[in-house]
Amino acid sequence: MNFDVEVTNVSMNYKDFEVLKDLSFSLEQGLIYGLIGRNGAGKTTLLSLLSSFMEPSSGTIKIGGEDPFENRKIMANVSYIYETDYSYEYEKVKDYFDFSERYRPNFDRQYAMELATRFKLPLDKPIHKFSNGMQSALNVTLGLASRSMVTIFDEAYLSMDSPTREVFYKEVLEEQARYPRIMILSTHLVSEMEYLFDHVLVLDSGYLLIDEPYDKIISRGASITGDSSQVDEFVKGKNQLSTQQLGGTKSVMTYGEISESEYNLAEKLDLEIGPVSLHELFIHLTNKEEGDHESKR
Ligand SMILES: Nc1ncnc2c1ncn2[C@@H]1O[C@H](COP(=O)(O)OP(=O)(O)OP(=O)(O)O)[C@@H](O)[C@H]1O
Repeated sequence: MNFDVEVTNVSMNYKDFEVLKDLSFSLEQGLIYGLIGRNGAGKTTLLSLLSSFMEPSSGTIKIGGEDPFENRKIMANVSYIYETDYSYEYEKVKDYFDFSERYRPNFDRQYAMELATRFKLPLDKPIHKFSNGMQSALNVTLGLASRSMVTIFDEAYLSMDSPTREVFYKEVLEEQARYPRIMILSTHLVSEMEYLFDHVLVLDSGYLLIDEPYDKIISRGASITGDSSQVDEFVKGKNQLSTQQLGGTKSVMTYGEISESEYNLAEKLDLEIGPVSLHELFIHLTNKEEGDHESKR
């Protein structure tokens, strides 16, 4: 069965506060999606809807062509992994594996044990005695080993130290090669994680600002550096995200296609056109005032 996700005109209100605004997008099997947005942009709300923790105020969500809400067949194949409060959790790792084995049709216990070893999870301690990083590592272990067709990680790695996060990133890529599914990684660690993304969704104040393949977004970002007046002339009419001036030299970050003839012109003008990371684009594309969304597209 196919578990592609189709979101159509979804809005979400908390009382009279509209958190998500008319979102439409689709997610395909085999791709890793990066979901990024500033604090309060609506990422967790969106992921909670995809995980059927609640229903949208309007619009529709379909997974594998069906409404996932209270739909057991679909929900068994959707894993939502987030930072969990385990303060009162007296169960051990084995109990969690038992639970996943019962409810997750694709759960691989042997792989879960391998991950537990790699993350150095103590098997005989109750979970509430785990450090925060170990609790996060347990969460991602359950997410990876469940092999759910839709696997969502919502900032589930924040407490892990950077070497442990590296282990997780490597596993994400290897798992996706072994058992392709839809993976969504919501994160503030954009610079660290952007190499994982096939496709990027940027939420900005509840609007879907960007829904594009990673390579396409990156190809649109450029930093134009050179003599100030030549740079000014070159970037006239372009979407300019930031400017840095050092003496007579200027560097402007732009967002938009640069044509072949423009590349030739830049060479003639002795301007350097350099790449821009997703992290830098994200900062500058989402730092404008609310109500300014059309101008950023
Ligand atoms: N249960 C709720 N009741 C009312 N408002 C809520 C509720 N949950 C979230 N919100 C509001 O909805 C907005 C989006 O919150 P959400 O947690 O989805 O954002 P986020 O992008 O995940 O943020 P962060 O990056 O800070 O985790 C925020 O303004 C938040 O205050």
